[in-house]
Amino acid sequence: MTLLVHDVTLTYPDGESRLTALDRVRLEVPAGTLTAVIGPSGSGKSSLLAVAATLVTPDSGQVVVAGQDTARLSAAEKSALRREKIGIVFQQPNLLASLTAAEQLQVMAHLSGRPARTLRRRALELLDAVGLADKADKRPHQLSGGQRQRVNIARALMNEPAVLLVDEPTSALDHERGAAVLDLLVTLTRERSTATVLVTHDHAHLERMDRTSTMTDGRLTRAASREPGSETVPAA
Ligand SMILES: Nc1ncnc2c1ncn2[C@@H]1O[C@H](COP(=O)(O)OP(=O)(O)OP(=O)(O)O)[C@@H](O)[C@H]1O
Repeated sequence: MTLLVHDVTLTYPDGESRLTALDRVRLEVPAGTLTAVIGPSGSGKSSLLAVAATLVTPDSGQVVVAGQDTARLSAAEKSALRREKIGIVFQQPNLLASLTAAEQLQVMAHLSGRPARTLRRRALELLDAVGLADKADKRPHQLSGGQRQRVNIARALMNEPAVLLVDEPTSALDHERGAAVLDLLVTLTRERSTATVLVTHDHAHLERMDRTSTMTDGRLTRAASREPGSETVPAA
């Protein structure tokens, strides 16, 4: 199992007491599959992504990324794990205004010490994979919202992550562009064998997912699943 969240509980300070954001949550995401997490605002979806990304340490439970139990890692080891194994796509692309699309990707991989000469080639290959081969030398203001989100996704894949965590990637896009970004995430998940978790409010996307889980008041329940590649969703 590429991503395993096992019995995770996370609380935040809340005045005199504590607020339970995640309540014994369990999530298993195999390589090459995509799991959607849906649920109302404040139910704990972002908290789950933060825990899976090792950005937040849970009160109890286990998070295993690509076979590594993250509880055993030092802060430096966790940050290395994030760089090498985890790709994160936030709602807003947060691209650097002065850099071209290719440079956004190259900077990311340069930080993890990859050889510079291969970076440009890899950046161009990934921009091609997200349909932006002809935009490699454009800066963010020269790109549409959908194109910026594609650069964002390509950047998250630069270090060949085993786990891809995606938070509402289509919320700033119209329906058609949102559907195209979703198609892209499904294709990349299959081709690059990532264990992908997608937080979404958009129920129109759910039929494209391998599994859908619903978060309600910090509790995660699995709604439906299907085998990768099949078109129908059997009863859960
Ligand atoms: N840093 C924090 N400190 C205290 N409480 C927090 C913190 N972050 C989140 N919470 C609380 O934890 C609960 C879960 O929040 P979370 O952001 O995970 O929900 P969400 O499902 O992602 O919401 P949304 O869909 O609105 O983004 C909420 O009640 C929220 O107010």
